[in-house]
Amino acid sequence: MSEWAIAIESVSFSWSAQSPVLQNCSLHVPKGQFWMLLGTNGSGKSTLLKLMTGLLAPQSGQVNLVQPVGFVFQNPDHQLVMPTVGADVAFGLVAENLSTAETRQRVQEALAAVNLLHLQRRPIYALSGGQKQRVAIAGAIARHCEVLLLDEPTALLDPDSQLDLVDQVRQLVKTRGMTALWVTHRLDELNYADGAFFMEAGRIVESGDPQRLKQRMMAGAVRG
Ligand SMILES: Nc1ncnc2c1ncn2[C@@H]1O[C@H](COP(=O)(O)OP(=O)(O)OP(=O)(O)O)[C@@H](O)[C@H]1O
Repeated sequence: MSEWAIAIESVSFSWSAQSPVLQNCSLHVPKGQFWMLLGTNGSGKSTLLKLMTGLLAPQSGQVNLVQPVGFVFQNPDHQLVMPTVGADVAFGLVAENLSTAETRQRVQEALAAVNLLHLQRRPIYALSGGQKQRVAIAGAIARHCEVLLLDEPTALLDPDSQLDLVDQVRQLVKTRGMTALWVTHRLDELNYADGAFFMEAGRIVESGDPQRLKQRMMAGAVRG
């Protein structure tokens, strides 16, 4: 069995024939780790995540992820579809044909993992942005996702909720053995990562120690 939860090998993808977005892009995330993906605007980060979810297929190369995979969007209002917290987490389990008792148990366990069990009956509209992101993460936990992909999940959050969320995901990775890949532009989030990638023009140009990347970005050696 591979040591990687996410293995992207020489992937190329173009939205149109004139402009390749990903060019021989490779990236590997070890199992049970929390890695971040940074890069210049338009370098292809969101496109790469869409390939990982299977929403897009690469024109060449290989995309391999340990399944099941959960996805958290930048804007939770594009993701949460049911009226209440508990109903939304349960909705993600419909395809699994579980008994009512099993569904209830999975929902409660997932909400407890993100410290939201007390809000199970609350309407989604009455949640803060950070709470909504936790509901989206609970949906992935309820489905027993091994891999969590998060595309700028803190972009709409205030600084306190931002750091609460990144800390929560780090704890989930460390306590549950999940693997997470988190796209961000925010350098302070790198303090929570096990490793980081930097993307430029459709390729990973740096990878490894997040503190080293942070220092290089702060010094202007690479620009995000
Ligand atoms: N649906 C689409 N149709 C056509 N082109 C697209 C589409 N989505 C993205 N692109 C183009 O692909 C390139 C990479 O975009 P992508 O959103 O993957 O970059 P990104 O690194 O996530 O950017 P940002 O940091 O600004 O969010 C850009 O040139 C963008 O205009």
